[in-house]
Amino acid sequence: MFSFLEFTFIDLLDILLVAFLLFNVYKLLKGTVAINIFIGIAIVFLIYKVTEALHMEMFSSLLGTLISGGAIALIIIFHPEMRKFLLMLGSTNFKSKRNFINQLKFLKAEISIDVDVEALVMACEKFGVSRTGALIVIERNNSLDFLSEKGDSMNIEINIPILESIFYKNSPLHDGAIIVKENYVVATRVVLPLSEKKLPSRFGLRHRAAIGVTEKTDAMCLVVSEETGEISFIIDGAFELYSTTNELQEKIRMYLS
Ligand SMILES: Nc1ncnc2c1ncn2[C@@H]1O[C@H](COP(=O)(O)OP(=O)(O)OP(=O)(O)O)[C@@H](O)[C@H]1O
Repeated sequence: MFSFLEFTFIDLLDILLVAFLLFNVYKLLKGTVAINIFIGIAIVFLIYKVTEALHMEMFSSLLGTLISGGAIALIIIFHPEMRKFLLMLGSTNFKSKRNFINQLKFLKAEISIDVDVEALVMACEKFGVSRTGALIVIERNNSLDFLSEKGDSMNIEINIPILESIFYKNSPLHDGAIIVKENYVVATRVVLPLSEKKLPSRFGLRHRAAIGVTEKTDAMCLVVSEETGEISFIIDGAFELYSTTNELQEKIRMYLS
């Protein structure tokens, strides 16, 4: 009678896969209007499953028809999100040595991405003093090649003078974002996807772009405001606070390890 209580490895795998899928969908939709539609659909689906389990034939078949017919409508409504989701899945950089292990977390202490964090942060401090706007995207596990392709490809090892010459106001490379991969600037003049989140009016497109890219990938961003010279550290679609630039460096290193 209680055979349904048997729990096999396949059930565990099933739960983990559903959790992974739901988590990624939530991450992708968080802060957008589509999250409300997603929650609505999840509720309808849950009611359908409950009514089906309780053998409420008429109601469950009605909901079942609605859900199966609604699949096409969903594809139309969520077309941009689906595209981004598939892009995100497809662009996970499994080739990189650190990556797959990084996802499993348990060997974390032994792996790290070699980035000159000090140079990045010190350059940002200089930009802050001279009120030079800057937007630096640091790649982690998700490959950012799909973004780099939109900009000018480069392969320059990071150091302060290079960063200064890129973001120097009259430089032809200063507009848009740069992408940092391992210890190299791999692209400049990159146009990033903008977040649709409501932001305080003091933040312009540069910050909105940094939030946008960190919502859609696991990258982190350093943004220097042209108006205030303030350095923002953005990850997972949100501002991460820090009190000193040393702490900022530590945080970046931690996220890279
Ligand atoms: N989608 C984007 N991707 C990459 N860079 C962008 C994007 N949008 C804007 N930028 C960069 O931000 C610069 C400033 O844009 P804008 O004047 O709209 O914002 P801002 O008010 O100075 O931004 P913030 O206050 O966030 O620093 C642009 O010149 C460009 O270099």
